[in-house]
Amino acid sequence: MRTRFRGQTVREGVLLRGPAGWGEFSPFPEYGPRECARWRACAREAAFEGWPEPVRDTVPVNTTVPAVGPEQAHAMVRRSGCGTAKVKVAEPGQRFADDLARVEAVRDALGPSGRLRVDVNAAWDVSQAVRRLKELNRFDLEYAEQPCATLDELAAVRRACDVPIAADESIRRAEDPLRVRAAGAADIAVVKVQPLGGVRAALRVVEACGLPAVVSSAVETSVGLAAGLALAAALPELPYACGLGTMSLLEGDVVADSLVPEGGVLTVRRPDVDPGRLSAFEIDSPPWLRRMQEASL
Ligand SMILES: O=C(O)CCC(=O)c1ccccc1C(=O)O
Ligand SMILES: [Mg+2]
Repeated sequence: MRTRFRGQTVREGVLLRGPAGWGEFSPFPEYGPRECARWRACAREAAFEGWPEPVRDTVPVNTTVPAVGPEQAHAMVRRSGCGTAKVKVAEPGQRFADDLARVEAVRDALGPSGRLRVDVNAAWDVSQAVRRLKELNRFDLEYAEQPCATLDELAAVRRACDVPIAADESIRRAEDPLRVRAAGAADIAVVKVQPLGGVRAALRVVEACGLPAVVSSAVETSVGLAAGLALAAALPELPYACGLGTMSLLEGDVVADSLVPEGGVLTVRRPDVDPGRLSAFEIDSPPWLRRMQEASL
């Protein structure tokens, strides 16, 4: 990876080839076999079944700004060409002043018509969230992703401030969206294909949820991103830019024509793996093959 993200500097995984194409299995290191089963189901769907028909041929995306300094944040947004940016805030070891400076720089880079969302990754309690979102909202927030950890906390923040709330970490299993909705915890559902078990499973989750969906990546290669793009392309409605502009966070890719947005949009397609690039990123495979075999519910 180009910069630390989610406390990580290296992204690893397995690519799977089947009759329908390539699939990616790249659960984060801390995930156990039960959680990994859904990530594997996503890779298997890609390799053996393929995906539902798209209803659109382009998908608007946001650029993702990690917890970097304001100058770098500004440059990343300008370079991306995207009119929507998602800014990571509440990074461990940083102060709220760092968040304010980063968000201010991103608003400056986007201009007044750009859309700016923040991702708190569940780091704040209710009173911190209410105070800080009000303060950050002077930069005109589109929404705040997972300001607190629990559904009750999200619901309390949602009642107490004007910034729309998106649930991300609260949506990891098929039954979660119904709880999010019942608790009145969010205005928007962030959905990721690997943790939800594939494109079809994620489509069912969005339908059950009844909230507008933002499809995001788990910082995958273009093989994994293509599955997220297939979900975004198949959703009946897509009112927000998706978090699929994450190739810029990675050092390299396994395809020749990477899923990198142009003018803030991705063209719906499925790039083919390039053998040379694949071998350049080869890692020790036995532990990963074992991890994939052990993934089960
Ligand atoms: O949504 C985006 O812009 C990019 C994806 C992203 O932020 C992410 C990627 C991997 C793991 C967690 C997250 C997250 O949304 O918290
Ligand atoms: Mg998030």
